[in-house]
Amino acid sequence: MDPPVVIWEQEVRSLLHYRDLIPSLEVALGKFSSRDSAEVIQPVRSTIPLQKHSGFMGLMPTYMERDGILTTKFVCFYKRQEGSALPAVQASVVLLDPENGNLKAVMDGEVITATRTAAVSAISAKLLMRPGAEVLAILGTGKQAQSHYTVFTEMFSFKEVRVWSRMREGVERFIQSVGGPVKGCASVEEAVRGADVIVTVTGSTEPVLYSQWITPGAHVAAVGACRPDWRELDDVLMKDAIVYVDSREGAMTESGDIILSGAEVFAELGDVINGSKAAHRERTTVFKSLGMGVEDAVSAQLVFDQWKDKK
Ligand SMILES: NC(=O)C1=CN([C@@H]2O[C@H](COP(=O)(O)OP(=O)(O)OC[C@H]3O[C@@H](n4cnc5c(N)ncnc54)[C@H](O)[C@@H]3O)[C@@H](O)[C@H]2O)C=CC1
Ligand SMILES: O=C(O)C1=NCCCC1
Repeated sequence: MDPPVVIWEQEVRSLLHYRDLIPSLEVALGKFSSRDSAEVIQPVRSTIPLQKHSGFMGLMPTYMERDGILTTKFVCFYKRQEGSALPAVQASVVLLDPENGNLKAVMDGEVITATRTAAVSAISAKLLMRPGAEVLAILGTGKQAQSHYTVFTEMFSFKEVRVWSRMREGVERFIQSVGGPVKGCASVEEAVRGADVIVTVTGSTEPVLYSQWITPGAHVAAVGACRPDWRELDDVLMKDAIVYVDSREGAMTESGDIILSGAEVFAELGDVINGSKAAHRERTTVFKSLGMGVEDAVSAQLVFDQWKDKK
């Protein structure tokens, strides 16, 4: 047996590309929602509170029997003070041989997390935004905001991209770092009025996005607020929109926006991919993302395959 390899941040970044990842994720989301245990076994993430540090460790194991992929991601995420220089999310992914249980690779999970989360949001927009969408608004200016900017501008042709952060410096830093056209906004309302697609990638635990500012028919990819008592969206938006999720079980366990608003989950994204649930593009839609192990599993396998090809 070969000894395990370590594939770290820069190398993962150079091996993981949206053009390969997006089709793999679409297939994986469909397999997850088919509820076939030979395709995907992925329990809801178990979490351990790191109370002293205002954080959590999440454990995200996944087995894809037909694809021969066995992985676990360890992810620590924190409720950071506004403006904190520390990362909100740190992660590692281990890839195992399902036949013998030996370790094949340990990978940096931060790039995988940023990349696959943005890719899944882009899939939600591809399926659920209205045709001819022109304006994208991003709320938050951290790691996820950057990866969402990259994939959304690579995949779609928005005429305008807006960004908002509670910190003015955050907006300025973001504009400098993305190296593409983006308009900084002074308020959430300014950013989202008339927007066709809205991405929420904040560390907020209270609602930041309110229904009254949103144009009917907009699509919201809601990525933050991943604990049962954390919020990014207000009750009216959650109740008026057609709500899609990555995992129904995950959403009912972890999403404050769903649990506390009492909103009904209409479908998983994989149900839409499989054709068993409709994509209501004409309505206001919310895709509540919490992140799934199966997304990390296909990403890690892609990185490993590319690494082997380059050897
Ligand atoms: N759904 C998923 O699969 C994943 C979700 N996440 C979540 O996405 C969110 C963003 O993650 P990162 O970009 O890695 O974090 P980050 O720390 O790099 O960026 C967070 C952004 O939110 C802003 N922010 C913090 N507190 C805020 C508040 N109270 N109100 C408004 N804005 C606030 C910060 O200024 C910053 O712009 C986090 O909530 C994280 O837990 C992260 C990874 C995967
Ligand atoms: O899926 C993930 O990975 C995460 N989801 C929510 C919070 C941090 C990481």
